[in-house]
Amino acid sequence: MVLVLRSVGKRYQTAEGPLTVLKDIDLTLVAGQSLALTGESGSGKSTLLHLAAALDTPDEGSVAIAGRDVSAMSESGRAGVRRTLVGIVFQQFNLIPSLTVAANLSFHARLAGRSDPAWENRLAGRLGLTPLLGRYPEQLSGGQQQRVAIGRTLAARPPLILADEPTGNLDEANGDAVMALFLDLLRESAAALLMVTHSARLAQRLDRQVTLTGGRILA
Ligand SMILES: Nc1ncnc2c1ncn2[C@@H]1O[C@H](COP(=O)(O)OP(=O)(O)OP(=O)(O)O)[C@@H](O)[C@H]1O
Repeated sequence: MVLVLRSVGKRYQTAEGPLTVLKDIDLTLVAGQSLALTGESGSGKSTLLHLAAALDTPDEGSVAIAGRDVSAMSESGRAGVRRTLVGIVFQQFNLIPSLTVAANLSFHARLAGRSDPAWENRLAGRLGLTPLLGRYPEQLSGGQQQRVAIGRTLAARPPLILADEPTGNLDEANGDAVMALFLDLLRESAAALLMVTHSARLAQRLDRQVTLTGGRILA
């Protein structure tokens, strides 16, 4: 199992009192599987993604990533898990402006201790980035930056990839093309994917779909 959430509950303290966002969530993801997470605005999708990324810990239940119970870990333990086991693709690309495309592509793989120049070259080729390797992020279009962000995550070969509307700020044709490439390369890397999306159309392209409503999962 790449990701196991067991009876997970999460609440926030707000000015109006405690707000329960997730209740008794059970969710598992195996290697190579992709899962779309949908739900209305405010239903808790980002909260769940943050728990699955070991960026936050649950108030109840447990979260295990590649067999490691991250809900019981210290912040530095969770940082280690994020560095080696989790890849995150956000709608904002979060590329490093002072590094070239080539250096951005290999950055996370180096941090994870899994630098693999042959795989990075293959990813660059498949993502159409080979002619752009010497450029800086500001010299790229939005779609090109998104492809670098996806390549950088795949390059590190994390067992778990989390994505939040990864093609949300591309037009539909570009978004579809980037998503098709992403899913194709994901299959090659055998990573599991949990993707938040508002698009039912994109969600249908993944292996499984679940919806968050009232703090619970509707399969
Ligand atoms: N740090 C926080 N403190 C207090 N309340 C929070 C915090 N983060 C999120 N919330 C609340 O928790 C609920 C779930 O938020 P979350 O961001 O997980 O929803 P979402 O489904 O990702 O929404 P969207 O689709 O709009 O991004 C919302 O009501 C939000 O206001």
